Amino acid sequence: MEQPLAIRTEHLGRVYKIRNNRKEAFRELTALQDVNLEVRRGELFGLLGPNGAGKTTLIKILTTLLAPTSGKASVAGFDVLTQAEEVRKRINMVSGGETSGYGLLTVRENLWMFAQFYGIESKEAHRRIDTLMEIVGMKDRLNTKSSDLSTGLRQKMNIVRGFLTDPEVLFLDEPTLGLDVGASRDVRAFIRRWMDENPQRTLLLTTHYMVEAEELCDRVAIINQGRVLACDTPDNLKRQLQKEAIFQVWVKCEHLLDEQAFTALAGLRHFHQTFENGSLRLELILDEESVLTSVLNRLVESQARILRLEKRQPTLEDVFVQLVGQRLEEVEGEPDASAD
Ligand SMILES: Nc1ncnc2c1ncn2[C@@H]1O[C@H](COP(=O)(O)OP(=O)(O)OP(=O)(O)O)[C@@H](O)[C@H]1O
Repeated sequence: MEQPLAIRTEHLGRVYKIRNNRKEAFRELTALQDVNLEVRRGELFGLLGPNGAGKTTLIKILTTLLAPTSGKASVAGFDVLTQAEEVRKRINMVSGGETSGYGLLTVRENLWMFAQFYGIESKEAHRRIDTLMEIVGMKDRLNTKSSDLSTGLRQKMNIVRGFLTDPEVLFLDEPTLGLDVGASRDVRAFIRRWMDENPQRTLLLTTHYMVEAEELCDRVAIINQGRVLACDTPDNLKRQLQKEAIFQVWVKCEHLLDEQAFTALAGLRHFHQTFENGSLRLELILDEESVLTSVLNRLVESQARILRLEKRQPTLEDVFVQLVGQRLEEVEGEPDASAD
């Protein structure tokens, strides 16, 4: 018999009601809209989007912490609303930056306590704790009070807590948030290893780091303002941009260029400029390579001296720009739409 999908959402939506200051009136904020996703067993699936895109809201619905306001969702074949108990037995969740655990307890005591919540037999719990802590390189910290751990190590302990119960579906919300490069790399390697060990395991992670999505995920859904804009493997997403030509140009120029003079050029899809080590770096997405001539002419007219020109392969960031019209960090720079 065919196994049910690990995760399925149908026209899923969530609207938050926000009370206006000192007034009885509410206003509505749509955090998720018509989300249709299917995640197969064995997939490492990524939700990629800027702050406020709706990623946490979706994870909260799938982990039964929040009810949807429209549509349906199921996890491991069970409805998140009507069969929440069945869902909970089969999942676990870790959020980046969470302060879970009791500071006064040691790492081992904390992890053992969580294992008990899931009914894991004590000896087996200790065995799993030893194995997982060895893998993340923290075996020497088992008897350290968790309040004495650095942020990075506490995060690793939290991640181990998620894997400890060997869930059918594991949800990781921004697992490498705030971690340094080395710790992030360790966490990513650990995630991949856990997935490779058992083809039945499913993992959904949210991230706003392009590299993370690109390096780890079998498939990625790009989400912005509560909507899924695209969903495919990183390679297929990037293949959508095969026709376009992507260039980086470094120019000598003391000031930012007049953006409109460039965006008015026919065939220039995206123009972004940043100062970098004393020169101006331009990122260009062109409909086709021939458009480059008019961009270079415009640079000469603007009296910008061209220092270097580089053509590069499309990245997920380029796919995001193509779909949203802005880079991820530009979208994140905008004020939060929900702020009163
Ligand atoms: N409890 C809440 N009440 C009102 N609005 C909320 C609530 N939780 C989230 N929102 C709003 O819903 C939208 C989606 O938020 P959500 O946290 O799901 O996004 P996200 O993609 O996870 O972003 P982040 O990475 O910043 O957590 C945002 O505009 C946010 O301000």
